Amino acid sequence: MPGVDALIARCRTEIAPGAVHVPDWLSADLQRQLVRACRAWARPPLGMEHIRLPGGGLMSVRTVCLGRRWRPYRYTDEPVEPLPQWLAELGRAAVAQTLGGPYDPDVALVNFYDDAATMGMHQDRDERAAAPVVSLSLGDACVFRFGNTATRARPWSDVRLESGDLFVFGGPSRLAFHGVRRILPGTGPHGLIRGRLNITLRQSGPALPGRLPSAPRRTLPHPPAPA
Ligand SMILES: O=C(O)CCC(=O)C(=O)O
Ligand SMILES: [Fe+2]
Repeated sequence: MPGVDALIARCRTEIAPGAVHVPDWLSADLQRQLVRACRAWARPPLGMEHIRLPGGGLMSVRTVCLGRRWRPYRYTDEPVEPLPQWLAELGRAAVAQTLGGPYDPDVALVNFYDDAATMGMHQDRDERAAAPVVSLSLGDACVFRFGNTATRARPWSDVRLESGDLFVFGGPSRLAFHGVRRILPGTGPHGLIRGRLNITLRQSGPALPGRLPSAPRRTLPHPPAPA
């Protein structure tokens, strides 16, 4: 029997100006392919790791960077796996279908949350471009807190992000504080993954030379089939 939550329609919502939640944006098939891709990115030698914060503590999520390596609080030039074109295309489709406009992401941060992992309220402010952040959620649901640009404190909205959901924040919400309050264990699609994966796409710098954003497309790009 579905829980009561399953009976409440989940609608596309503008959480704040420039911040859009689109439930069930990714098909079940695409979610499976994304999880498979995340598993491949998580493999050594680069793999997923708990990133150390300047204060000495470790983040509770495990992270792998694609495109450029992120460390608090900057992008470094150390080598990482490339950001695949199909994932950048997916990001372009996400922006085209929400806030509109061109998008040329060059970074993805893939975060894995176990049942106990959280992410404190923070701003994504290490990018030098004003382009939106595109967030894709897979696996267990979470309580995502989306606040304001001025402080970590209220007002905020708590949004339940489920597997397949898209959340885009840009424009006046680009520097809003946000975080993950908690994971809701066992709420993901059966057999997809234990825990939660979140992929955020970002544009780390000004528009990249020689890379023109392509036109929006009607079908979502898929990762290539595994060999
Ligand atoms: O896991 C999420 O939904 C948000 C992750 C996030 O805020 C980040 O990676 O900067
Ligand atoms: Fe963030």
